[in-house]
Amino acid sequence: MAEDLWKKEYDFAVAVARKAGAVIREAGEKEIKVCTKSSTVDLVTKTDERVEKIIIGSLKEEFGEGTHCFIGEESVAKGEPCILTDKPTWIIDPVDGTTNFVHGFPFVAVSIAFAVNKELEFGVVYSCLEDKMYKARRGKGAFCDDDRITVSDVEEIKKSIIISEHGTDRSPEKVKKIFSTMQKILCIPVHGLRGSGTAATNMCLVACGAVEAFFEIGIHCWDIAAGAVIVKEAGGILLDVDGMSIRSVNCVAINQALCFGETPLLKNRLCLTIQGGPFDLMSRRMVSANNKKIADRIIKEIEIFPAERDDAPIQKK
Ligand SMILES: O=P(O)(O)O[C@H]1[C@H](O)[C@@H](O)[C@H](O)[C@H](O)[C@@H]1O
Ligand SMILES: [Mg+2]
Repeated sequence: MAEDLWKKEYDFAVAVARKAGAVIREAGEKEIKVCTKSSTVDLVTKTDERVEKIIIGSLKEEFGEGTHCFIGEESVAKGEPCILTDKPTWIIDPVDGTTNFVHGFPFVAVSIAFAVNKELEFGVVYSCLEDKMYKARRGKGAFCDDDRITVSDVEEIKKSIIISEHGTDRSPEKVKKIFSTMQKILCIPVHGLRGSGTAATNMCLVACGAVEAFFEIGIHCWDIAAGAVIVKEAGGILLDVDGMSIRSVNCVAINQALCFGETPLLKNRLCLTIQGGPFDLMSRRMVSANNKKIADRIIKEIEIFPAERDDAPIQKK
């Protein structure tokens, strides 16, 4: 029946996420296997790889290798393609919050999403140390365990808590922009800034109304795909951080350039409303929020820096 389309896959994803979470909870193997290029600190452990193998192995066994595609964080790290096609595609982060996992900081999530015709059909985020199963199917609402969840109804940015992360890139110019953005948002002022260390969990915190928004530049599709469905189904909004390039325009300069002179009406600096662009899973830039007003207010403060798309062609060596 049409309304139960992908139900089997969804139920299976919930079960696999629970199984993967148990493996993470019980894992003794927290040793860092890969850490860093010179300007990044991006931890990977054997558990990340093991859990991804378990998840993809189970999915292949259940649904067959030929018809379904897989984008997994560790597989992509080993050179598998990261391209979303129209085929049914699983998007997997086996351990979201690997740094937390290594240090015993209590937010670690398994994130599994499923897309068909490039549209996300469902998302499952299992916050495995808290034992909370966040899940949502397109058009069917969002849940934490058996409870329906909805975003917060706060509309005033000054009454909000905002989450962001500093990511893995440690190049000074990027870190400067990230902290400058955080400073500007903090000083709006908002009630607080937070960060759990996992994008997937951060999005679930938006979805259940604990915070008003989460934004980050530099995340990957596997960090946010499942959370995107959950936020949307909880009544929230997803945007790219950069939809409109006109940030502020000096009308005097424009008028002079067009030989209109300086009319009093256009004498002042005109700040156009800055809006986010449409959410793009592969763009590595995202704002998730309870509503558009909060999202747009945050986007106004974000200092954008380049992040190569997840689906960018792989450079030939
Ligand atoms: O690499 P994992 O899967 O742990 O995920 C990332 C987080 O999800 C980001 O929010 C966070 O900012 C970091 O980029 C972190 O690496
Ligand atoms: Mg991740």
